[in-house]
Amino acid sequence: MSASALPPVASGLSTLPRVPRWRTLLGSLAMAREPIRNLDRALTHHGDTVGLHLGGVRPCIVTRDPALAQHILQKNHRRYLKSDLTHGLIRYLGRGLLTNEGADWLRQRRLIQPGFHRQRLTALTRLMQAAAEEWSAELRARLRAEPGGTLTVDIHSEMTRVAFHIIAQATFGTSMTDAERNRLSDILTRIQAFYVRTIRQPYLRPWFMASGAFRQHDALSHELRELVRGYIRRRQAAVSAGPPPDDLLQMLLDARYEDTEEGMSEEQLLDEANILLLAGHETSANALSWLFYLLARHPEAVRQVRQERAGAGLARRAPEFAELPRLPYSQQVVQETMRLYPPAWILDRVALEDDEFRGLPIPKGTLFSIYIYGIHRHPGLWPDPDAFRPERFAPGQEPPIPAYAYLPFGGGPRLCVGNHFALTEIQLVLLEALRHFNFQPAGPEAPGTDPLVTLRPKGPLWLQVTEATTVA
Ligand code: HEM
Repeated sequence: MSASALPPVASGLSTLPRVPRWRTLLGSLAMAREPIRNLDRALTHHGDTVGLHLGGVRPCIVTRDPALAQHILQKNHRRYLKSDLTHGLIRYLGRGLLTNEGADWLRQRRLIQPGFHRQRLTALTRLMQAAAEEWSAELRARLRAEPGGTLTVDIHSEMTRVAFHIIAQATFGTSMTDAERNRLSDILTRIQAFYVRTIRQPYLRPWFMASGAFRQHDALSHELRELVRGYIRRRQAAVSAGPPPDDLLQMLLDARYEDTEEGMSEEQLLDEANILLLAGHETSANALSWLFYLLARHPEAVRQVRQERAGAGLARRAPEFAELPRLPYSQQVVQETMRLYPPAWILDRVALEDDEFRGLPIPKGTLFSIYIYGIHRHPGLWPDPDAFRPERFAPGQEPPIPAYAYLPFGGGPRLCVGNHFALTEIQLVLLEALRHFNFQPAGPEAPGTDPLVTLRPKGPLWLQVTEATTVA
């Protein structure tokens, strides 16, 4: 379904606690500046599901009720679509898995999902590891050039670079030059930043039109497409030059529809490649940034990760994909990081038809914000919800984690297709970093968050880095 064919957003939910419209209007600036604090306040005051007006104008239901999240994402998913907040990206990045809907989405999902199988992840793990090692070697060189052997780094900017290197390499293989990769990253960052502005400040649209900002970003999107088209054509031309690399582009090129046994059109391939770059970049970068922020404050967790690695006989080399489950504590550290700082902190859905949830009528067109951050820190679901405790995710913990109380990768049929990819990548970078470096806090104790499309830190996330004396 195209974005323009979406049903209008309805407003008539009578049995729901609501934040009065005058209050959301008055509070709309504060909400734009600090959405998390304001949503938490509204939900604590009114209950786990509340009606309010986004930006003071747009009726919306925000929920941190895991049962309602499950209802929308899984049990009754056929009655819901993503909203124009997600579909608006189609203008710049095309209709790939993340932005697509309906039968078209299902056909693409069936085509692409098998491409993320174990064997490919095993091959991609080596590419990820190579990118992580390149970063750590470069950081060591910078550290050694420092007279005191200590560097203060913005870990968010470091991790943004590493995560883009990994996703670009996993998608297009190793043939891309640094300059090409930097250009791709720059274009995507600029498009995303502009897109977020158009959503957050819709009243600036006339200005964006008059100033040529829309045209400028359309041109960037065109440049991105042509760059990616170039890689695709180069790969197709190299078909006789030996076995192709086992990367995501090759997966997209080799995939065949069940019914026609044909491959994707070039335009569809472009859309899917763009979406993989976007979806696989900032999410992982943010997870990694918060991971090191938390570890700098929890040296006991760092000790345990290092001990576990040594105990698994993996002290002197990087683990292979199949060996990662031998490091359960380091996996729990990653899971707990994404509980406290879920990169996809909120999901949007619109009701395609009338629905009902536990007596709550949901008219067609109702806009939902599934507030993952709020679910992950819900005091009724998580004991001591703000504390960093990786052991929560250890097997056999009591009480068990309720369904949909933990959903960093979403849920239901639209669950993140890159979830195993992301978990592998984050664990590898974690192990590589702790092998060579110690991290200490260098910024404020509780840095702010900047919840845009993903949950970024507000401003730089400063950490002090030194070389680890004993390489674990
Ligand atoms: C920590 C890292 C990541 C997080 C937290 C994350 C989170 C998510 C979430 C929550 C969704 C569902 C969105 C919705 O239902 O509205 C999603 C979808 C998606 N993700 Fe991820 N993601 C991550 C990494 C990746 C990576 C590395 C890739 C690609 C290699 C990727 C590709 C996708 C795609 C293509 C979709 C759309 C799937 C569909 O609708 O069929 N993601 N992701």
